[in-house]
Amino acid sequence: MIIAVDGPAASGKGTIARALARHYGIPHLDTGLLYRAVATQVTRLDLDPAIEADAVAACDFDDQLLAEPMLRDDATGQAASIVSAHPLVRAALLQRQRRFAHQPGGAVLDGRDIGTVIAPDADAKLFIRATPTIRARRRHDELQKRGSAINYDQVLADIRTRDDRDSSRSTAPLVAADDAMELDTSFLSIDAAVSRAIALVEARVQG
Ligand SMILES: Nc1ncnc2c1ncn2[C@@H]1O[C@H](COP(=O)(O)OP(=O)(O)O)[C@@H](O)[C@H]1O
Ligand SMILES: Nc1ccn([C@@H]2O[C@H](COP(=O)(O)OP(=O)(O)O)[C@@H](O)[C@H]2O)c(=O)n1
Repeated sequence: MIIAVDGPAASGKGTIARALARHYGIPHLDTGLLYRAVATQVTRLDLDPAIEADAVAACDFDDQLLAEPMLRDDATGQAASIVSAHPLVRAALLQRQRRFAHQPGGAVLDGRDIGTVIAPDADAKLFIRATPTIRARRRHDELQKRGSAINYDQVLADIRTRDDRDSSRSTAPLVAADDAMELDTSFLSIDAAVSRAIALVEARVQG
């Protein structure tokens, strides 16, 4: 079974995707980490994320990079959103994600274009939403726990900038697939959001 989980920054898609993977006993891929790795490599090589050729040169990264805490920084998320708008960067990362999705037994992937581009054939597609201020509050709490001094207003501004950039790019924009099931987590606890997600997937695969 392939499950696609898409949505904007800090909507809770990673939390839900991990829980679905545990529930169904299948592997999970956080595809945002791939773009965050490219962004980190661009910075380390002193390249410009806005220049497509620079970003493409950073796509060939060592997988160890995926485990580095710096990938979770707010600034890395911003740079990831810049590199991810380049069509050649998306093309460079496409096969890896498709292979993961179509492995025997299935998989859960979360990102922005899983239901539309990576696995349009997914058995169940979820599009996770939450209001920008609630998402900023969650992400700010998360960054604070990791020792970041960034303030709430900056996190909210960065989330809005990223939402706009991710939604307006011409290649694989952030948009719900026509057959995606929408789940707004704004006023749901993590447990309630996960239960709802499992119920939606069950209804889709059994119905
Ligand atoms: N329903 C929820 N209620 C409260 N906090 C949540 C909820 N879902 C996720 N979170 C928290 O919000 C933060 C962002 O969630 P995450 O799943 O990483 O979002 P995304 O993958 O969409 O960026 C995490 O700290 C997570 O624990
Ligand atoms: N499938 C994906 C996943 C992420 N991305 C990009 O990578 C950035 C970081 O993604 P992420 O999922 O790690 O970010 P959060 O939602 O966790 O904040 C996003 O803002 C997108 O620009 C993408 O374009 N396509």
